[in-house]
Amino acid sequence: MHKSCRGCSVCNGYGCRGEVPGMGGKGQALTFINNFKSWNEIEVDISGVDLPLLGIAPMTGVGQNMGNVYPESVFHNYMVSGAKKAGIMPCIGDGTPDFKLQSGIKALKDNNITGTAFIKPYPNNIILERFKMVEPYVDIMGVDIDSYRIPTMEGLVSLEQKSEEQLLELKEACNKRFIVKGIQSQNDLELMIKVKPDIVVVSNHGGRVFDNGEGIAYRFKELIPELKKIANEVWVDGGLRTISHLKKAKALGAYRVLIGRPLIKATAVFKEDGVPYWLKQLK
Ligand SMILES: Cc1cc2nc3c(=O)[nH]c(=O)nc-3n(C[C@H](O)[C@H](O)[C@H](O)COP(=O)(O)O)c2cc1C
Repeated sequence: MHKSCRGCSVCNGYGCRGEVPGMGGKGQALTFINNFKSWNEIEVDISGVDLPLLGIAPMTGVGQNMGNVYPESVFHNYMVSGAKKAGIMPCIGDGTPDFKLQSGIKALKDNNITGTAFIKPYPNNIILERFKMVEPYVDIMGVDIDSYRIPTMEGLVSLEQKSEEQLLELKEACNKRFIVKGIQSQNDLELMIKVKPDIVVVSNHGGRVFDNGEGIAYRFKELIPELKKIANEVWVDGGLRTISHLKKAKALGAYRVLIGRPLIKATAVFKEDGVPYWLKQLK
């Protein structure tokens, strides 16, 4: 992965600055960098706090983003089997062409494990078709609402900023627990108060959608009191790398933390043992 992931000893956003497509954050990657910094800086009492539940963040586009380290389907299979071995939640993402989503579905099926699926914010009729595709293989499904302006999909498909009505239509059609990822602002909070998903993920897409955003730990601390009133579970991702980061997230109220890029790196090197390896070295 030398052309995409530089294998930095700490995955903090500097090594792959601006590389989207790639493994980095958009522009100067300040959102990615601020995410990592915010978990270091934020002051939270973690004495006596356990680790939160963990999951693999949804990540697709091996060819586009990860230097073709493995074919998409092989990569997803390693990630999902790694999650199964490590006992953490596998999440699958979405993208274009369709084989990105299909590879994630196949990995869940082949490993005989259920997970969570995040569909991109396409027009609702496409999302509803995709819900049908993933439904047999997941316990939780929904959408991310922040990738409508992600550079990797610009000009390829039409993605849109979701309205209250559109999200309510998706929630109504969802036969599993309904999840919404990409909550980061007061506007998003107001939208969630109206939609009331079962689960929300506070996330800025790992800094891949816009530059110079505030670190996610600060957004999380501000939003979680209200989010907890409307959702059964609040998850978070972005820049969480150490035991102390994970405990801070839990102490602030996270039910589950999703880990992104470090698990790609570990999987690229150790295949299906990558996710368990990363967790072992973390502890
Ligand atoms: C290469 C790559 C591909 C991604 N693909 C998706 C995706 O398909 N769907 C999605 O909701 N998020 C996607 N994300 C965002 C992650 O789910 C997650 O929000 C972010 O990477 C977490 O930050 P971290 O990598 O700093 O841990 C992707 C991130 C990366 C790095």
